[in-house]
Amino acid sequence: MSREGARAGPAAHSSHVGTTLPRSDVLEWPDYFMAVAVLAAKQSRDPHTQVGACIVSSENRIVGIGYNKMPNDCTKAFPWDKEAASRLDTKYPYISHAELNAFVNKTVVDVRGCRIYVTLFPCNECAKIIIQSGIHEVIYLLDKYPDKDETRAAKRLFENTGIHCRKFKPKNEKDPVDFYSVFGANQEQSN
Ligand SMILES: O=c1ccn([C@H]2C[C@H](O)[C@@H](COP(=O)(O)O)O2)c(=O)[nH]1
Repeated sequence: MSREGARAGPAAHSSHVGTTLPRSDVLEWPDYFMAVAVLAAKQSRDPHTQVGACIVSSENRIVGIGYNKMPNDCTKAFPWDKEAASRLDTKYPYISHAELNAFVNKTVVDVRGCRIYVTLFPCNECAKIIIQSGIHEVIYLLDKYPDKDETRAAKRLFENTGIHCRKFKPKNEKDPVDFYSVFGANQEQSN
């Protein structure tokens, strides 16, 4: 039974003021931050891969949120194609990545010592932004393109600069948030 609205018994009186217990099944911080990144990803208009990023301070404050999108005022003028005769006719040279947008949207001057929750392992360009901004930890949901040069270069950059990179593991065993919904079915990885 949900404890929402439950009444505190005699034992609870010793640790709670009043007779109504607070809800206890809230998200743990890491699950909350990754859920925010997943929610941000759902705003992306990229028809193939939606990415979300959430920058969090050492005091567990969210200081920047972003998702992959075309630059402002460019949504209609640029293609969403993955392939074309020329790379200039694909989305890749134009799309602004989730990590960059989270950094651009930051609410604080300095993100040194922050960590970033991302739904996709960062590419090399985003790795450079992460390193240059002083973010010290990357928590990613899915390493979708481990064999791409962009991912391999990002890993080299992170290894070289001592930036801790780890795969997100939900704290709540029951996993009340469908984190992988942003990637469609069967995308969960063990690495
Ligand atoms: O670090 C990254 C890497 C990629 N993205 C964005 C850029 C694109 O919109 C998609 C990748 O598209 P695919 O069709 O899967 O190649 O992800 C990002 O935001 N951050």
